[in-house]
Amino acid sequence: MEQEENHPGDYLPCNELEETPVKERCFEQREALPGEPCCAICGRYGEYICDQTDDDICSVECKTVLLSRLSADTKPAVKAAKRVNLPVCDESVCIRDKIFPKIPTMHDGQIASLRSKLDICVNGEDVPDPIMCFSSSGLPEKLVLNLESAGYVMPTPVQMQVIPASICNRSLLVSADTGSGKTASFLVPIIAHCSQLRSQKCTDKRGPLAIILAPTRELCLQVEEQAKVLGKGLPFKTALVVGGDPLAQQIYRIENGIELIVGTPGRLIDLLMKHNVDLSNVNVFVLDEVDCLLERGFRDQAMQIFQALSHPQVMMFSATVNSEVEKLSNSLAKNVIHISCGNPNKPCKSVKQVVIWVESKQKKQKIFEIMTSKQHFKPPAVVFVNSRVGADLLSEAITVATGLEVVSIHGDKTMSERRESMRRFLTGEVSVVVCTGVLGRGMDLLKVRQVILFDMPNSIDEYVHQVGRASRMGVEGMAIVFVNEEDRNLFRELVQVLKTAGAPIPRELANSKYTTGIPLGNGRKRKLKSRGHT
Ligand SMILES: Nc1ncnc2c1ncn2[C@@H]1O[C@H](COP(=O)(O)OP(=O)(O)OP(=O)(O)O)[C@@H](O)[C@H]1O
Repeated sequence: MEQEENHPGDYLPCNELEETPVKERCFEQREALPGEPCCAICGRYGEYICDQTDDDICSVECKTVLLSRLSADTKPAVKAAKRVNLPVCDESVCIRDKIFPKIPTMHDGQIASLRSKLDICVNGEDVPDPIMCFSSSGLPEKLVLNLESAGYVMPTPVQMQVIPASICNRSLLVSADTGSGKTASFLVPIIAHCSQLRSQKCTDKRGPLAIILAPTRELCLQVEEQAKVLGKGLPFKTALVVGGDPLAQQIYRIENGIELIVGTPGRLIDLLMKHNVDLSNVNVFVLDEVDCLLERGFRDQAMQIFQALSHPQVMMFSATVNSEVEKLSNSLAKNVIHISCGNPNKPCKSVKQVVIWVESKQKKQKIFEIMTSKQHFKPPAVVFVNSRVGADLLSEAITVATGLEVVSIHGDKTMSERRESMRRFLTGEVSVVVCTGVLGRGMDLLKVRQVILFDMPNSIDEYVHQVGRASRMGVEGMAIVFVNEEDRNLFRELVQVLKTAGAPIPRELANSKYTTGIPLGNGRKRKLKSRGHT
């Protein structure tokens, strides 16, 4: 996938911090973009945090209004929370043990049958039992209410197993289908942990307690947004650390006290090198899309950040996990529990894969035909291509040929262009987005039911992720995939994937010399028929 974070344009001059004066007046502040914090008074961009109340605010003016409103409030003072004295040893573990009561136990047979019904496989020592619901899991009441408000009535299978294991402070490697709820499975325990720690331990300075790394800016934005929704009303603040946004604002936010940093590796390293952030209290480290983050290009940066932490709990997630990632994960933490749910490493079952053999020169015509057919075009749709230039050219060509409004998103666009295009797509202003791999992983494009792989990605793992954008939480979707001889490197794996899913295989693909000799399910080679009848 596109690894944009090493792009030179992401880096800002070191003196940026000094050059940005604090905004005095509300009107000097710009409007908040989707996903950004909003001022508690006027709704503009909440660039700062009010040090007395922890609310997001846009300027000194709004802070003054906020404080004057609070002092006018006649509510009786809330009795200060009783301070708990903790032993000097591992505080976080002590707190977790105190706060999370033991989950009512099931006997071994019941647990095994529950796991097998839900397609949960676990591997490791003393794996905690799955939970059945959020409310009986010892989570803070406010967090359970936030989950309910977000429509999370029941935990998904991955959440059932990951939340209790994480609460028990275990390091995890989790592989589960695209769209199965992995994000909340790490956010819920992080929010519970951070907010409990803060409400019991009254420190003046609020340094980060957890870090989540993800490979793209859009994914970080989405994860941070979800963290805010689930952590609302709790002593839990977040900082987004991604390229393209001013570094100074990110530093300012961290300095004013946060619990969680969500960021891309490149920008986070940049920030840590230019600014002294106290990481000594970070005891949870999440690698979302771990296989991508441990690939060349990101691995060194991810490891550098990991090495700056002191023995954190490490939680790693992806829909595709291979043996190399498994090996690496065991080197990052001791006693790692491996959890797999559903059908990992394969496209999610709820996406119908329709593979069409199309020669490269015919691809544009084919996509125009699809997009002008009432029967075949099911907007909103995401179209994946392999190059940044290609994304721009194709989006323009679709508009010209079909009259549809289309946006393109890729690593050469500025962050504000990317935000604006995402906003237009997510709000339904435009019905098609043409993008590179930057939207291929992790993006929760809720209304999208159709993706078109105009270009095959360069690995089957990326294929699994891109196809997965067509379905969330088991809702049916469709992936239309263009292939031709140029994709021959993936033929064998693609045919396997299609066979497993029971999807039709185009004749040219099935008959290709690059497809022969595919092992059958039982590991034997396919029998070759006599010449001319393969
Ligand atoms: N317990 C739940 N109840 C209802 N909806 C949920 C629940 N958990 C998650 N969701 C919703 O399911 C959708 C998919 O979740 P999420 O994006 O976390 O999937 P994922 O497993 O991370 O997928 P991917 O591998 O594609 O990143 C989201 O819209 C999320 O809000």
